[in-house]
Amino acid sequence: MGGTSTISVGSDGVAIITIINPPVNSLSLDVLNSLKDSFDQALQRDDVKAIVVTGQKGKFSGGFDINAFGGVHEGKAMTTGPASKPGYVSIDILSDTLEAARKPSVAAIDGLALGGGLEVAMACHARIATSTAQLGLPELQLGVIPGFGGTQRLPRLVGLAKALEMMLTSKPVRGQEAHSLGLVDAIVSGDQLLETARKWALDILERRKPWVASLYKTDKIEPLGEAREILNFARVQARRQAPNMQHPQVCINVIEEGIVSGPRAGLKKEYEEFQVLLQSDTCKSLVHIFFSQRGTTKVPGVTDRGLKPRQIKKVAILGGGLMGSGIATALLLSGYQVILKEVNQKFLEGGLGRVKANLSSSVRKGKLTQEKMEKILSNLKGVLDYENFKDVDMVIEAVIENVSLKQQIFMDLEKYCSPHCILASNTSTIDLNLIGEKTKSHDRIIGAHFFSPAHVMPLLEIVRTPNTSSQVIVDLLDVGKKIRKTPVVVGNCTGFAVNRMFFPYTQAALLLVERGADLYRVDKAITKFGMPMGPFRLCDLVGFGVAVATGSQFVFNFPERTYKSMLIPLMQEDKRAGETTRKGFYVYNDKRKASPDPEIKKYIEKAREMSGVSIDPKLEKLSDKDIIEMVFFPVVNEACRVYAEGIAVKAADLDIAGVMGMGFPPYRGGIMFWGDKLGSKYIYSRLEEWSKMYGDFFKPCAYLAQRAALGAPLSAPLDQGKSRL
Ligand SMILES: C[C@H](O)CC(=O)SCCNC(=O)CCNC(=O)[C@H](O)C(C)(C)COP(=O)(O)OP(=O)(O)OC[C@H]1O[C@@H](n2cnc3c(N)ncnc32)[C@H](O)[C@@H]1OP(=O)(O)O
Repeated sequence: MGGTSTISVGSDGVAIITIINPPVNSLSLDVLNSLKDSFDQALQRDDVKAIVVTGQKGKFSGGFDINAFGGVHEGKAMTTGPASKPGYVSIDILSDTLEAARKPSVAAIDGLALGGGLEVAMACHARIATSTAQLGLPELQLGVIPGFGGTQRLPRLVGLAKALEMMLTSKPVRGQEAHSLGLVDAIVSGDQLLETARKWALDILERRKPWVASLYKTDKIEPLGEAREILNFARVQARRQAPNMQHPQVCINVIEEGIVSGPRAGLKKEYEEFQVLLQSDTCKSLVHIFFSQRGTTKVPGVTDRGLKPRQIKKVAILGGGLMGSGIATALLLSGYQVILKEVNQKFLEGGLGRVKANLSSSVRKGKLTQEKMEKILSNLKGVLDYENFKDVDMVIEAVIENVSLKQQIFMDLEKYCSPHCILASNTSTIDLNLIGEKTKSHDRIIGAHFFSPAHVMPLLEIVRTPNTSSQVIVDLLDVGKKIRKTPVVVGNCTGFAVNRMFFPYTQAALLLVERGADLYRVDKAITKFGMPMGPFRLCDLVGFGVAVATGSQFVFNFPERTYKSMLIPLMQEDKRAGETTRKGFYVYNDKRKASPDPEIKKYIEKAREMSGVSIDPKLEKLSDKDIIEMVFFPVVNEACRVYAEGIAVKAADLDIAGVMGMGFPPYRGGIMFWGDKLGSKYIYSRLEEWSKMYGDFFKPCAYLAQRAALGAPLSAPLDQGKSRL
């Protein structure tokens, strides 16, 4: 597992124990054992009067080593030897060695103190931090609860309500806020940190500062009746926000146990529940998502060639519509200089206005100060021609989806931009080779596919053609990271990864409804499964115009497996076009609240007639499970095609693309991960059965058929499947 801790004793009698396990000083079992040894040593040595715990290179600790979770999920024991004793870390090391020590300890926190890292710090008798330090218990984000005493100590340090908020949202607090909450005792600058902590530890020894064992603090905990009310309120909220997840409820129960039966009983329950949650599907899925998200920037043959990203300072955006202005906002917020080009003054003003509106909304929400907004806006320049394009490092074209227009633009760009400039397109459907056909710049043409609203949605699809240079991909990966997006590198095809995987999502729903399933029940079952909205509500949000335009690309490119329904065109004829017209599959009131519309029936009947299909009594009575499978198995099927064609290099990239681009529930691990949980054989047999009844839309692809025949996982590396065939 790696990692260690060191101990060095100063002439003042203070031992500095440093956690060392790059890159984030995570707490592997080796580190925890070494921490215990260092403490035992410090407690035994006569020249040590007090102890300071810190982390190497300005990071206290990013928490327990999540790689060990992955090991458990693969069937390896997380702990061996004495460490397998129940409560070894939380009780033996942190409570009975650190906190109960007869020498005081102080945590000196810079950078990160997350999860187990903060739990170590809370077991110390005081905490000194820098103002930029981040302190939090984000374990719920991984499907577990804090397991090293955090459920017991955090409420006793900051009060029940704030502790619940910090754990249930997994959001860390900065040093200053931690200080005002009582989580840290003083804020100092980085260069003062160790000196202040040393002195603080000696002051505790001399009783000039309080010697606090946070596990036994009682002043911040409400009386039992009041505490129960707060806990019950949190239970209701957590059930509403995370209806498919157990671990938030478990977290609240464990906190309650400590309040009702005392903190030692709380520690025992925390340990027991942690072990159970560690084995849960939710934890397996969320840990998979954690590593997969970090894995998207590792592209074999590209990022392993030692290329360094070039510095991108100035970016030009073509088109100030919804997408262009959103992309400009995202770049500006991360310090880039942006040139926004439009075709006339009116459109330009509209585009600049949208950027300003996006930033103003951040100011209103308290995410940005007015002063910062002014500064950011000084980096934005609106233009009507290419004169300023000479020194831009990257251009992102975000005009309407029109091939000849885009071709002309790319020819112009080749003329006006420097030869090193990256030429990116935000197209969501058009072949990049076609866009660059009339240029000689194929190596620097790349897709930068953002999702709307671009300054909010976390995914960036980076689309490469066989000609795109690795350097350009590395550059765009770096920009993606800087603007805080999760970049996923995909190949060039209709719809790329996200839109292509999810085009059967709406199609399956249309097929079911035309054959008798209730439209609103379909949406309900899908939202219950964990999608932010069902396929029909999503169509309303996107707008029927866009849905038909993208749908027709798929009909054109994949005619054999697209389901052609007339339902949407029929509704369009009656000027129902989705949320913008306040009528689509739902009707909308002034507050954009959607309600079912009984009139929908008549459109469905007409569409059914036109498709020449009849009601299937089986589909009228589908269970939620059946609805979910009939909507998502075609999505899994398409994801398999995308993977088999090499559009994605790793199945895990598709998991991230679906989670970040479509809102597939992360606690189900992503589309391929979820498919593997159900098994390739099962998915294949269901699709095969439906394809016989309802046509080729459901026909399993060759890759899925092969995997099912082998009983192999869908996500196994491609060559692995082939060699076994
Ligand atoms: C018993 C305990 O209560 C249980 C726990 O403590 S569970 C762990 C709780 N801690 C967390 O959830 C923190 C998870 N980590 C993070 O949120 C972020 O990584 C971070 C805020 C620490 C750093 O973010 P950032 O600077 O953007 O770097 P990021 O790319 O995420 O991470 C850097 C590397 O550290 C690794 N890493 C981060 N935290 C880790 C951890 N706790 N264990 C193992 N590896 C970790 C990442 O996998 C990544 O590895 P890679 O370079 O090989 O891809």
